[in-house]
Amino acid sequence: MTKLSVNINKIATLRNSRGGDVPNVVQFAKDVQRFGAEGVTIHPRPDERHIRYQDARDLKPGVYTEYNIEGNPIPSFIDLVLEVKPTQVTLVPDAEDAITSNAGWDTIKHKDFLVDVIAEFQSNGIRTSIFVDPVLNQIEGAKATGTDRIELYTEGYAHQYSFGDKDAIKPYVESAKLANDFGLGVNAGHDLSLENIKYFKSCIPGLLEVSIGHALIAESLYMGVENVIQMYLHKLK
Ligand SMILES: CC(=O)[C@@H](O)[C@H](O)COP(=O)(O)O
Ligand SMILES: NCC(=O)COP(=O)(O)O
Repeated sequence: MTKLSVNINKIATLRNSRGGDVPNVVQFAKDVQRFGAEGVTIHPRPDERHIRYQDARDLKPGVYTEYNIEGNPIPSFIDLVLEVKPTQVTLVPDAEDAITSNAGWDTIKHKDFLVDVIAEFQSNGIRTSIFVDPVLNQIEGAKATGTDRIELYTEGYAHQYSFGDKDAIKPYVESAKLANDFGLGVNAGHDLSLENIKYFKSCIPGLLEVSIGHALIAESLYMGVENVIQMYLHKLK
């Protein structure tokens, strides 16, 4: 069983573009769970350009499924996660100026740092996951950090799949198998979509969770727009 965790960053982006509270991210999180989502993911960035640290706090009472907070474990992020106590924290090595996440951890180079941060979260009852590229020595490195899970960075797969390259799945399958052998849980995310998710799921052994935001929100716009236009036309009659 693979859980779907909906990343609601884009809802905050839309809200922030007008400065008010529409759409309301807490209500949106409640609604996606009502519609069947098995988790809610947020990825607050230091510039708070989309989801804000205060949103992370406000969301806590309304997320009754899995609450996953992703981000670079800078001191303010660590403090936030320890305060909110989500189900899971996913550590992502974001550069401050990155438009979006664009690489996994070098789990070998940053082993000592990751060991310490992961131990701190785990001792506070928070499950840990670390964002990694599908590279076998990085999975070995992840095992050595003591993390509970890894999140496979799927941008490369999604990009190649869009050109019909199904072989792009191969490093992900090998990485997931190794993680399974090590007893590491396997999550995945980034640019997963209605187009590429079924094949990914069918190939990856032991896929526990996918977090999906950008494509899911874009697809929802397309699938909802026909209905909403009809509703406006009806009211304007
Ligand atoms: C780690 C990951 O792939 C996602 O959390 C993604 O980075 C979402 O962040 P943005 O919404 O800022 O693109
Ligand atoms: N961890 C990946 C995530 O939360 C969503 O990534 P994306 O679907 O917005 O690319």
